[in-house]
Amino acid sequence: MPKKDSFLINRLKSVTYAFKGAFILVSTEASIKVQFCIGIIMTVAGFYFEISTTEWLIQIGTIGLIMALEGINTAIEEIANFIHPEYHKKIGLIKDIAAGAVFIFAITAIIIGCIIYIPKIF
Ligand SMILES: Nc1ncnc2c1ncn2[C@@H]1O[C@H](COP(=O)(O)OP(=O)(O)OP(=O)(O)O)[C@@H](O)[C@H]1O
Repeated sequence: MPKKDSFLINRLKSVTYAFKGAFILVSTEASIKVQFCIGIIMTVAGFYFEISTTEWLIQIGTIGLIMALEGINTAIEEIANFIHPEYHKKIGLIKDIAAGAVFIFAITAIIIGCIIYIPKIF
C-alpha cells in the first residue's frame, strides 16, 4: 500500500495547486486581468485619497471577492465546456446564471466604490 503523505505535506501540496490555479487565472483569463487592473487602480486611488482603515478593509474584501467570483465563474465555464462542448440550452442557462452571479457582485462593488470615493472627489 502506498505511504500516505503527512497532513502538512498534503496542505502544502494543496496550496501549490491553488497558487498554480490563481496564476493561470491572472495570466490567461481576460475578465480576471481586467478585475486585477481595476484592483490596482483602486489601490492607487486608496493611497491617493487616503481612505480610512475601515474603507481599506471593505475595498480589499471587495476586490478579493470579485476576483474569486470571476475565478469560480471561469471554473463553471470550463466544466460546462468539458462536459458538453456542443451548443445546449441548459449549458447556456448554466453559463448565464454563473455570469449573472458575478454581475450582481460587480454592481455591488461599483456601489461600494461610489460610497467610498464620491464624497472624497466632490
Ligand atoms: N455550449 C453552449 N450552449 C449554449 N449557449 C452557450 C454555450 N456556450 C456559450 N453559450 C452562451 O454564450 C454565453 C457566453 O459564453 P462563453 O463561454 O463564451 O462565456 P464568456 O462570458 O464569453 O466567458 P469568457 O470571456 O470568460 O470566455 C453564455 O453565457 C451562454 O449564453
